Amino acid sequence: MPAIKLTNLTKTYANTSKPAVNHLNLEVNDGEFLCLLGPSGCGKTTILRMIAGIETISAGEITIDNTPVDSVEKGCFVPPEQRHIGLVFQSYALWPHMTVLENVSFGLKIKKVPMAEQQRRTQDVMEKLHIAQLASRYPAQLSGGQQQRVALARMLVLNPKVLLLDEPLSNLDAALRLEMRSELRRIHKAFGTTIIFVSHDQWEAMTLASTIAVMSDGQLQQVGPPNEIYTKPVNRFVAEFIGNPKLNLMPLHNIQSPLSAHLHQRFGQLQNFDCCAIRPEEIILSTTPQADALPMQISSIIPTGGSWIIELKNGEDQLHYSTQRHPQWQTQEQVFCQLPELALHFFTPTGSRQSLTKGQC
Ligand SMILES: Nc1ncnc2c1ncn2[C@@H]1O[C@H](COP(=O)(O)OP(=O)(O)OP(=O)(O)O)[C@@H](O)[C@H]1O
Repeated sequence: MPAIKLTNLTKTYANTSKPAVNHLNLEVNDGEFLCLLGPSGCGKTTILRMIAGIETISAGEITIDNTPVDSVEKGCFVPPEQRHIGLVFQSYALWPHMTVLENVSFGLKIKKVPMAEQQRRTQDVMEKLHIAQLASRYPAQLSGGQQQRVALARMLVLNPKVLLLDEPLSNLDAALRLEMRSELRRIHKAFGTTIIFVSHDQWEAMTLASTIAVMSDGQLQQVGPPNEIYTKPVNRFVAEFIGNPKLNLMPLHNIQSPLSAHLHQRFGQLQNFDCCAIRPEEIILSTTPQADALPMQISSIIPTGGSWIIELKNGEDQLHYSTQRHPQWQTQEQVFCQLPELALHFFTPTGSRQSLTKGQC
């Protein structure tokens, strides 16, 4: 049974004509850590706000544990406080005049939970988040990462069925972000909470989530485990959005292009396809000619700290190759470039990825 089910979910804000979220269907299973990933303005926050109940829906339905909480057809709307959902925003304002302990226990106090239980639950969650030793401090006396953990504790103490996190790490510096990522993974393991996490940082999504839902322009593009999204993108948008350095795109119908000629020579008629792509780490480079290898010249070698990006040129064609091994080549040197068939992605003019012979991958 999915913890959350979104069916044909649509949101069109007042005074706008284009839906911010458009006929979205998504199931989030109990205990899943799902990341909504997509460029700015694609509708990620709007989805979280609708699940939390702080934004109404325009069409479709949201169910939590099989119970509709917002449905246009059924005319029902469950208010946010009855949805048992915790929402942590990018700016996680803590109560500045309350200590950490008071901040964390505040929600239980409001709910009139008996004092002994309040104390037990507050202590338990503070220990799990490693902030028990900070109990008597005020927010101004905490680091960004510690404040972040207090904000999470404040939500987790209420035992939410679902935790919604809207870019909660975006205010942190790189080192803290890394620390908080492992913290979030640990929290997810310790509490088993269903988490929906919004990010536009693909690296964050790939390293944290058990499932990624890629969005573009209010529409869901693909849902799956991170590795599947990376290796089997359903379309060109997903393929290009995921991956750093970016996917190499090779035009197939440019008579000036040696790459295009090379691919036609190997694969014959490619009139159904618009372009072909390969990830930078999938290219095989060698200094000696190989079967099915294309000569290219190294135009630059860029160290990126622990890995290298090598720019390759042949006429107007350009490819990026990436490696974690110290490159043995020099700039201007000629190398031979193999593009393994299994690593190639072929895209139709509408952008969907298809195999050469068997239709949709
Ligand atoms: N209250 C509102 N009224 C009208 N339009 C809105 C409102 N809130 C958001 N939008 C529009 O809806 C679209 C989706 O916005 P949303 O904030 O959900 O995107 P997002 O993917 O979370 O973006 P970001 O990554 O920048 O936070 C955008 O075009 C935005 O301008």
